[in-house]
Amino acid sequence: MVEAHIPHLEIPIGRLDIDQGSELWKAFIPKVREACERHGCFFLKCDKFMPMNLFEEMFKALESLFHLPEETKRKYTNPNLFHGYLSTPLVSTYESFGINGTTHLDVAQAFTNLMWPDGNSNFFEVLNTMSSKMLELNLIILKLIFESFHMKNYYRLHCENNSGIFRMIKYKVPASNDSPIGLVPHTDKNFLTILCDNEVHGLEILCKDTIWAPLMIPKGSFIVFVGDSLKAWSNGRLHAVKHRVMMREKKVRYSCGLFLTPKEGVNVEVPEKLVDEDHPLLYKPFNYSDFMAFFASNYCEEALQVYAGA
Ligand SMILES: O=C(O)CCC(=O)C(=O)O
Ligand SMILES: [Fe+2]
Repeated sequence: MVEAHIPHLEIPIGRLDIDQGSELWKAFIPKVREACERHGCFFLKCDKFMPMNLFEEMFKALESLFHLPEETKRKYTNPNLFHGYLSTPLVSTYESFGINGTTHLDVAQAFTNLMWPDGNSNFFEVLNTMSSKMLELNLIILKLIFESFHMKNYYRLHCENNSGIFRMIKYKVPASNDSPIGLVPHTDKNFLTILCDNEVHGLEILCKDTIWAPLMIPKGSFIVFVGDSLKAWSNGRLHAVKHRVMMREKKVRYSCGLFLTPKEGVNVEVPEKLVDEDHPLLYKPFNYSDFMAFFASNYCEEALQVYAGA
């Protein structure tokens, strides 16, 4: 198997909130744009903003979370689609928590107290810190993408006060006679995903429509994926790459991702500027929650095209 060659990008400065108009940031924008057009994903490194021990603490925290008894984990319910505690008999290796709002202290605290009624301040702290930093990174990359189209105003429309979903995932080692599938092939449906793992590899992307290539996320880095909603917004200019998880290593895999979704009540719609003779309109405007509801009841790999294709 050949490993996928996708760009390794590095956040140019340690503090994300300062001088975003600087030459360093300006030089970074076309790299992000090119990676999103050509590959639909890239590795992102940001050592100064994401200390290595935070990753280590996070994966320790995930181990203790998934170690809790099944009935405790089931206490976390959430009415939103694909949120809450999910463990499906269809893919027996997979379980996950999808939580919105962990960047707010009260939400992170409530979740921690539900799992550990006697408290677990370590878990609470790492959950809140990691998800907040990943949200900040996700937002800055999305902002740069809108800027690369000279459409900064879409950032305000889609991203302000948007905290996305934090997903924590465990993949068990499959029994030797079981399929190695951990997560079925899919494109992410949201705008932009940023994800890291505990260095137990398994993530693969589909290259040239035919070849599945492993992606080894470097230690202390993230993978960033363009989702279907951003592909649709860009009128197909950005690529949403298909990916899956195959559990070929005989080790438990943990990953966590911050999935930035379109804001409730704001439709995903191609800006007029992105439609012309060479780029006819490819997608009709859609509401993200309706798209998710469609996807939940009509699972297919080409859901965006089927649901919103013009
Ligand atoms: O766990 C991973 O590495 C991938 C997860 C993923 O693709 C997803 O949750 O959409
Ligand atoms: Fe995904």
